[in-house]
Amino acid sequence: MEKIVIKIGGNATQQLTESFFEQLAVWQQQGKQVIIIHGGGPQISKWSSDLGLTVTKKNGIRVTDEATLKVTQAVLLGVVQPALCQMIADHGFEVMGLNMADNHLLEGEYVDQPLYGEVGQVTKVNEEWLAQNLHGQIAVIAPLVQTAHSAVLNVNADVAAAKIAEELNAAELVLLTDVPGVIKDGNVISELNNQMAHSLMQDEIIKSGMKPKIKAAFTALEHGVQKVLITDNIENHGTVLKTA
Ligand SMILES: Nc1ncnc2c1ncn2[C@@H]1O[C@H](COP(=O)(O)OP(=O)(O)O)[C@@H](O)[C@H]1O
Ligand SMILES: CC(=O)N[C@@H](CCC(=O)OP(=O)(O)O)C(=O)O
Repeated sequence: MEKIVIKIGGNATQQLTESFFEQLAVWQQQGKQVIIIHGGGPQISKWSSDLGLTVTKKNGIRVTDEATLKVTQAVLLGVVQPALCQMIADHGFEVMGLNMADNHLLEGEYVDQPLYGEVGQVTKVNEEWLAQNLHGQIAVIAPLVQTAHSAVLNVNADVAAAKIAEELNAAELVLLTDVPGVIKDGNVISELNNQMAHSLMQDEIIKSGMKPKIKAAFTALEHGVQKVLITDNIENHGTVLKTA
């Protein structure tokens, strides 16, 4: 079954258009399995500062101490995911909200504990369990992993989605964000290759949260995902990433 992996950023979860749900229906009619990875960065930041925690990001990655990890887990699985599942269900789809611990769905390991704290990356996806249990339902997955020692780690949602797309051999990875694509001089770049991306990063035209997004997207492309699209609206062309 062909798989489409969609990453919906924390801002984008609050701005989904009817055309998004129409596209979901088209993919389902075509017999494609849709797997959604949701973000929640703005929501985690808001809850953290409301609770008196300092919000720190390095290279677009949240520095996650033990207290921030608890807030992250609570916000992703208790606030963002149920709201997104409800929206999808309200549009008539069958949906399954999932977390890392469901049958070892997402296993992972630390990225750089001294630098980022409780931040991880996905090392393994329980593809077999997904294949046997989704039965055409739309999967909605939070960007958290469980380590071999049962620790929960926070994962940048773009990085998680790209790795999941790679592990599941997805035909397409769509990164839905709050900008219409990669922007240079006020215009969306319609096609971007790795070399161009690197020079735009060096020139600080691609920065903040766009950096880990682009890096993860190219890694997915290089590992067999056929198409990666960055956009704010599934109807728009956005930026398509190319291998060469
Ligand atoms: N060249 C660029 N083009 C577009 N957005 C960029 C660029 N460089 C940095 N950004 C920033 O990247 C943000 C999108 O990444 P991020 O905040 O991580 O969003 P999301 O939560 O959807 O993953 C944009 O809102 C913008 O502020
Ligand atoms: C390690 C890390 O940075 N994790 C992210 C996970 C959520 C996320 O990536 O959400 P957006 O896609 O909305 O930015 C965070 O804590 O913000």
